[in-house]
Amino acid sequence: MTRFDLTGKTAIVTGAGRGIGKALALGLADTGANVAVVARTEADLQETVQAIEQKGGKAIPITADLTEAGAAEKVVGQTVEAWGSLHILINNAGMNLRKKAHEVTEEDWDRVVDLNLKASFFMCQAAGKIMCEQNYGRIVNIASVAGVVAMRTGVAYGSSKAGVIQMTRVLALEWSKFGVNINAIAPWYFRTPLTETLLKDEAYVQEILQRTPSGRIGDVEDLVGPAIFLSSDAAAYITGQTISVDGGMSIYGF
Ligand SMILES: NC(=O)C1=CN([C@@H]2O[C@H](COP(=O)(O)OP(=O)(O)OC[C@H]3O[C@@H](n4cnc5c(N)ncnc54)[C@H](OP(=O)(O)O)[C@@H]3O)[C@@H](O)[C@H]2O)C=CC1
Ligand SMILES: C[C@H](O)[C@@H]1OC(=O)[C@H](O)[C@@H]1O
Repeated sequence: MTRFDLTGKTAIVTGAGRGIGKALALGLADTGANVAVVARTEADLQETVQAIEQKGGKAIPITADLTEAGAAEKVVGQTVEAWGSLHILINNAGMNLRKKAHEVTEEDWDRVVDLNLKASFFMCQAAGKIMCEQNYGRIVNIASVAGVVAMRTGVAYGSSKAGVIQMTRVLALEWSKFGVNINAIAPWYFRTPLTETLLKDEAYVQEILQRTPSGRIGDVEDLVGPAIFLSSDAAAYITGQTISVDGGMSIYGF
């Protein structure tokens, strides 16, 4: 068994009905983990579960709106009921409302921050209770380069993702003594349903590429390796960190 192997581990991946979360769920299952996949749309989850099972993996769908009170306990409880354990949490579910600051309403702000930051925290809290008690856990929070540098894709979004990065550090500080490592991944642009409309605009894509030393838009497969690494024993001494998976965007000064 290599240090990257997740055989015998149980994982939760939120937002796994499509996009990045679906790729991460497939990747963790390929690496041996049993995966609970979470989203609001049951049909999407069934497709993810079938894709995992067709490759010989094990997965269960958990339909939940993570912005609802008690959703985190429900998701964690159903996962432990199914497999008797929980080792890995990938907080991936997220959304954006792209508005200029003058246009942001309280409802807009709450919708973005409730999912991206608040729901991620309460998933960490629910999973962390089990992980700290068993003295083992790996949590990977999907942030964004919008939480690392200023982007014009929305102040609520960027603030929520910066909050995810700081939440990652604080929980790492509190839980590392229990063997629970928490890290974040900050993606630049990837082709998913979340960015589909934006990336149809060729001029916008050219602007992205001009700021990307690697010269290409990310492929969701580029995120699977970093997520597996941070979920594995290979990252046993790494916690509180944020890895920008961005083709060099966040270091591009001039
Ligand atoms: N794509 C990109 O370029 C980038 C994405 N990110 C981040 O990566 C993560 C995934 O993004 P991406 O895959 O592009 O997004 P998508 O919109 O493609 O997928 C989002 C997933 O989250 C689920 N979801 C949305 N709202 C809820 C909710 N209230 N409760 C439970 N699940 C929910 C969706 O399923 P359903 O609607 O059925 O609930 C879906 O499965 C997000 O956190 C995003 O901020 C960061 C940087 C760049
Ligand atoms: C890189 C950002 O996270 C990206 O910006 C957007 O407008 C999308 O919402 C993506 O999340």
